Amino acid sequence: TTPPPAARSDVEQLLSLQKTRLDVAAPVARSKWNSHAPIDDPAREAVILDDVAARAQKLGLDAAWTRRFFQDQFEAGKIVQRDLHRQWRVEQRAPFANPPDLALQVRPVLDRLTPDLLAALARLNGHWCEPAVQRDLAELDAEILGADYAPAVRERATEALRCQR
Ligand SMILES: O=C(O)C(=O)C[C@]1(C(=O)O)C=C[C@@H](O)C=C1
Repeated sequence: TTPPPAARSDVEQLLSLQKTRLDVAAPVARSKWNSHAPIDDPAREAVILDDVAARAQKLGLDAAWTRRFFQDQFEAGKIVQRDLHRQWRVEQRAPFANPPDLALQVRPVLDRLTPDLLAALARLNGHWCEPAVQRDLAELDAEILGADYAPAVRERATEALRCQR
């Protein structure tokens, strides 16, 4: 039996969660501007990727594909962080007065988004090649991510969502 087609609201939820995750890149960038910590933290990425791979399997998602999706979210967020740091260097910006604490305030927000993102991916699993899904993806990407993010960021964030067949 053929599964019912995916709903537009599933695509909308996924992209909204991706946007919420991208929105966290700015507070991360402020924290790192003050602390001078590098934007790239491969150890932190590895911890998240191992966690999502384990959770993915329980949700019936392909673990390698899910890792790729999350790596893309890191890369998209790092484009946002680097653009901000570049701008602040040009402006010779002083440290921020009240930077968020990366470990105590910012990373917990990202960690809370992870299970929601995985659930949204699971709802769309096997539906990526439906024409309606690809159409909704293109429309909602422009509407939801396009409002705040440059094409390079959006393309990176949605790379794994294209029909692979
Ligand atoms: O937690 C950080 O330090 C971040 O910069 C956020 C984030 C992420 O998107 O989860 C992005 C880049 C780092 O390499 C690690 C993780």
